[in-house]
Amino acid sequence: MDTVVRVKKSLKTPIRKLSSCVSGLKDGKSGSKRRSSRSRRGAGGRAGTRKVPQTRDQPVIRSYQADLDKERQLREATNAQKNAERAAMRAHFRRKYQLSENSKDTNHLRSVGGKVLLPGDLSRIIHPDGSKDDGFDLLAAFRGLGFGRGFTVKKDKRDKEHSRLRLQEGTRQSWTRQQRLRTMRRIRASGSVALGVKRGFCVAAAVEDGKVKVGDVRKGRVRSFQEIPHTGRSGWVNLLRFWREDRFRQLHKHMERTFSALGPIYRENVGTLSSVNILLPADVAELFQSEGLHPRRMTLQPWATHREIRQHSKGVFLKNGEEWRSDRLQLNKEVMMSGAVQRFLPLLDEVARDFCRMLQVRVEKEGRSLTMDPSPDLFRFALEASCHVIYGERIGLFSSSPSLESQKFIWAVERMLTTTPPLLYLPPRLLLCLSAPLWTQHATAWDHIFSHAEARIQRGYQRLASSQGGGFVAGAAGGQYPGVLGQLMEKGQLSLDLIKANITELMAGGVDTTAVPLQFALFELGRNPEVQEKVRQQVRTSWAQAGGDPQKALQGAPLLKGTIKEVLRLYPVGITVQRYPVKDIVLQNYHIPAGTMVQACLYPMGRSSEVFEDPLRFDPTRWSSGREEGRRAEGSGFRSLAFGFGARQCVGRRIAENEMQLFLMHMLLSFHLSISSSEDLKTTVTLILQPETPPRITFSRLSGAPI
Ligand code: HEM
Repeated sequence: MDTVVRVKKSLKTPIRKLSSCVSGLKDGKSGSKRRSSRSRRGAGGRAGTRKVPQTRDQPVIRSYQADLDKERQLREATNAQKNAERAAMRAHFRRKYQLSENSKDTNHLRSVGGKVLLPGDLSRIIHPDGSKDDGFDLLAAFRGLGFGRGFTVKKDKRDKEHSRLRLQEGTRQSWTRQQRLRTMRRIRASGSVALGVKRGFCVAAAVEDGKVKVGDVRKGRVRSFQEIPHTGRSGWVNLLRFWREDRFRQLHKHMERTFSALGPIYRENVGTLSSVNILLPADVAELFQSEGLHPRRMTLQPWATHREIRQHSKGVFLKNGEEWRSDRLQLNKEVMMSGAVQRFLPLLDEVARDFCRMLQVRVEKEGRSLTMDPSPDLFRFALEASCHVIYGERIGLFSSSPSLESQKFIWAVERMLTTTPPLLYLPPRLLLCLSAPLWTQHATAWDHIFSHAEARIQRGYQRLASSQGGGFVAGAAGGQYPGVLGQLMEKGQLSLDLIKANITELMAGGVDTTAVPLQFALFELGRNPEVQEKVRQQVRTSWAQAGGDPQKALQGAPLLKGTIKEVLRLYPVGITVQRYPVKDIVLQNYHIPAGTMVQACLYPMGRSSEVFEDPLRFDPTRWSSGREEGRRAEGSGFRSLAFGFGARQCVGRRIAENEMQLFLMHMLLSFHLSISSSEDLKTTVTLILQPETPPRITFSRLSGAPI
């Protein structure tokens, strides 16, 4: 509404000036009189046309008409642009907060735990019309909140709790509907709002100028940051403990223990790093909703220092702000958009099939089955798949003599990952001065990764240049998909330096991250034969119906996706996702100042019985769309976060998901999987979560396998 009024106002002045010029009238008053008499007779009324000749100046009339036309065009263009911007914003926020198309649909608020309250300005952008804004159901937002100890409140229970909504204030004072609305209006008028729910009482905190007013809205006290339970004030003492007790490798278990001792939020200082750790989805939702336009994660300082001292450019992993965004938008087009997925999916399918063929030959040599540790083969599979998608070339890792160069690359990535966590907590430049062996190993591993990527990029560049007679033309390279590298080079939106930086990061981030979850997947399917059979049945039906189209086959077998989600729930590759909220927020009734590093701890979350029913059961069907479990909890949209969240989520997500699903699809069509002991796997953290000892799997050939 505002916008329309503004546009009208801005248009008024020039029109008035023009009309007074045309009619020869000098003051605005007479001009407006004339306008109103004209409008009474209609815009094209005779009086209007009779008056025009009074000017005796046809060129002026023409110029007036031309100006009017220009004004109209400008107005239309401005409106069209504003509408497009609003539509884009609406789409963005609908996606981000998982809102439905219909603004009156209150279920969408419940489905995200009722925690969506749009800041005033944002709300105006999304619903510029005031009436629409009011339509954003605040009561529904309240209704969605869970009260009492647990946060998994069922609908009927929730409604009862809603009617008992109270604030803590000496003697508890119940809120009437009117009071709730009044308070919410006041809070909204003061800017945006953050709501926290803590054991039996609800606390509302006003945010003014991006700062939480610690104290009260109706005297619900928000506790200070300092009051958050913590594991010891001195980062250096903690660091010593971490070293002495080898906690870096068992960080996930340490977090699990600390949450059960201190509750769902705690602070930790280790060396130079401080964080607030959380595990409940509703808190995670709050955190991600405050991540801003340029979300930031914890910087992996050893990686950044390596780039700086070697004078390499940084890619999206290490960049922040507008620089990050501009690279990221280019990469998204090549690896995240559905068009890109369609281009690279057949390549991943080809690699997955070849892997199964290779394994079939090996199994046949042994008879009907083969028991082995598949991890070296899985690393080769992941590298082969990454190279095929990123460089558009196969590197022959399934041959009987795979290249030493590739094997070295795999070792280098492994070494780089293992040496990262201990370096995270110390200033790397200090280590550099001391020439600490750990730092030297780390830097050498990165050097190797860079030189491997550099060699492949050079090769890719030459191949593309020669196939196009020296210049790059979009869609060229003999009509074949030239890989992500080729696409980026053809488009020319990123400098070669930035292409190198980002391609190197994609390569470094794309091997262990998929190879390791595949180990866990084979293990869990092996120790849960009924689950394995259920997924296989769905895969078989879908494969038969898909007529060889891998994308269709995946779409028809959602349990494959469920399997991956379930694997990453129990064994998240990265055990935390971090953000620095851009405004003050309230979590578990504690004030978290803007800029604090907050970590969503995925490992403890995935195994928490407060978040998942029977959490240790491996059950891919728990993610099925019809299942109640997935929808009932507050913040339930924030329980599957292995790839992170929002604009900064894993850029390799689509590659990884499809690569792993296709791999499992072909494995299940070809082999029966089993393991000799169903004991839990011991795990360790080397930046990513891994099995302490890789599991041994028995692959038994299935008759009638399609490959
Ligand atoms: C199962 C496999 C994978 C998992 C679980 C995973 C997980 C993650 C997570 C949690 C993040 C941080 C996201 C956030 O802060 O919200 C991330 C970022 C990233 N991942 Fe992955 N990843 C996987 C595979 C891959 C693959 C295959 C590639 C490359 C082809 C890749 C490249 C990257 C890059 C470059 C980033 C930084 C993105 C940015 O900051 O804009 N990842 N990944």
